[in-house]
Order: sequence, then structure tokens, then C-alpha cells
Amino acid sequence: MTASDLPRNAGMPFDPAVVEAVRVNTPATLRRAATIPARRSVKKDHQAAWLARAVSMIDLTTLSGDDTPGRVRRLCAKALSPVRADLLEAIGLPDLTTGAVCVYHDMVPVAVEAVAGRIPVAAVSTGFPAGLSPFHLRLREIEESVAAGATEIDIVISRRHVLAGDWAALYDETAQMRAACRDAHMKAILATGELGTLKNVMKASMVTMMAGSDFIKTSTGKEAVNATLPVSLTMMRAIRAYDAAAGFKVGYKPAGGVSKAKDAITYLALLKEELGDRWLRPDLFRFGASSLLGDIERQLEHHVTGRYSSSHRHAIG
Ligand SMILES: O=C[C@H](O)COP(=O)(O)O
Repeated sequence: MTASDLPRNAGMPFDPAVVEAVRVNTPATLRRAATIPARRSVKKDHQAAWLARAVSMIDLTTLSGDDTPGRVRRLCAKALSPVRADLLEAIGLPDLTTGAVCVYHDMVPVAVEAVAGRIPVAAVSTGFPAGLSPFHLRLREIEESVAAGATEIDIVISRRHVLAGDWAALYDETAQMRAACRDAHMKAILATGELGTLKNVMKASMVTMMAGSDFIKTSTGKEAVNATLPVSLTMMRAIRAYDAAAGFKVGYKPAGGVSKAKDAITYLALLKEELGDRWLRPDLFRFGASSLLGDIERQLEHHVTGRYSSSHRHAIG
């Protein structure tokens, strides 16, 4: 299934009442989030299957100033063959790829050629990570990446509109970005670590979904605080509220600092509890991660062989 086959979020007219109605019980959210990692919601013998599913939902990412075509080609090769064939065979999987690759605009042509249509190419955009370049150039960057073959665009929102409570401005900018994406799927990066409160996270989630975002994504990976469980719980609840109001299922993408296999399982267990099995698929969930795949592959090797490829690795807690 390619991006263009997937349903798109048509959005809904901006409704300030929806934003004003937002309520977040922060202490309760923090308490609930604190209990999640301790729960053994995934049985040990199911872990391999969950880890393989996590791999299929990774946007394998490189977003560094020293990125080169060679590095991006190696990233794409890994995305197309993320787990050793002997390990896949041992866990009974015929084939596996990551959900997508995610790169800066200038690396899109290299990635498009390297993946040869087998998985989507996502481009970060709109002046990533700060999102403070001239607005017309932010829209132009989207258009250029789509023209270069990116079928998924990860935009960054203007945090100042959230911090000022200017929800109409946030809606308007996001809607214009969505229009610039044309057929490409749009993920709205909220940079939640810079939004101050969980209430602002919930409001920004609702506004960007009303403006037509197909996914909402926690972070650029460049903030001081990126994906967390309390923020994830809040954004998943926003997605559920939007589905109830608009009848559309928006995807969720935690990004930044998700680097351990046990964390991936925790996120998936939370997703299953909060949104249900339908979200446990690449069209509605992605990890934005650059190093998570390495730890998952090491855990899969231990599951199959009883050994770790490097001595410093520890079993999933
Ligand atoms: O989605 C993109 C993030 O920048 C990935 O962050 P990470 O390098 O901490 O995995």
C-alpha cells in the first residue's frame, strides 16, 4: 500500500470551542505514565514478534549536518534489510523492512533512488528543526521535497503560536503546509519539549489535526526533551478525541531518544491500550529513530541465539 492509497485527513474548520474545551489532568497523566514501563504487558515469548512489528514501524532516520549521499545509501540499504536473514528465518518472518526512511530535503533524491519505491521516503521540512525561516520558503521547501519524490513530509510547527495561545494562526499555517504537501502525507512535529504544558500539547494536537495533519509527531529529536510517555499518552488521547469528533484516525509518531528495544515495547503496549490494535500498523504508527533498530536487532539475536553481538548489551528488563 503506497501513501497515495491511504486515506487522507481532510481536517475540519477551525473551531476555537474545541480548543477551549481541552482539559488535561496532569498529575493523573504523570501517574499513569509512570506505571506503564513496570507492567509486563508483553510476555517474553511474544517479545520477538513485537520487536519485529516495531521494526516495520520505524522511520529510519539520519538528520545530521554531516549527512552524505553515502551515509543515506547505507541507511536505505539497512531500511530495506533491517534484520539478518538467519534471525528472520528463526522467528518465522519471510521478509521485513522499516516503515520508511527520513532525511533532510537535499538527501531526498539519493534516498528515492536507493529505496526504489519499496518503502516511503519522508523529508523533514519547513525549516526543520526550528521552523523559523520565512514562511513562503517553508512552503516552498515542502513543494521541492514532494517534487523530488518524498511521499511523506514531516513539518515543524511555529511553537510561538502555541506559547501565545494563537490557535487560529497555528491552524492557518498548518493548513497551508498541508495544501503544499498535495498528495504527500503530512506529519506535524509539535516539538512538545518546547510547549511548556501537557495542556498546550493537547491543544496543539487538536489544532494540527483539525488543519489536516495525517500524523502528529512529538519532536524533532533536537529539543532538550523529546518523546516521553506522558506526552505520548496526551497525544494519543487527542487522537482518540479527534477520531470521535471527525471520524478520522490520525497516526502517531514518537521521535527523539527512543533508542532501546524495551522502550519500543513500552510505547507499543501504551498504543494498544490507548488506541487499540488498529494503530499497531505502519500506516498509523511510526517511531522516529536513528539508533533503535540497532538495539532491536541485538535483542532479536539474543532471542534466537542466546548471545549478544556485543558484551555491553543487557536483556530487556
Ligand atoms: O525523527 C527523528 C528524530 O530526530 C530521531 O531522533 P533520535 O536520533 O534520537 O532517534
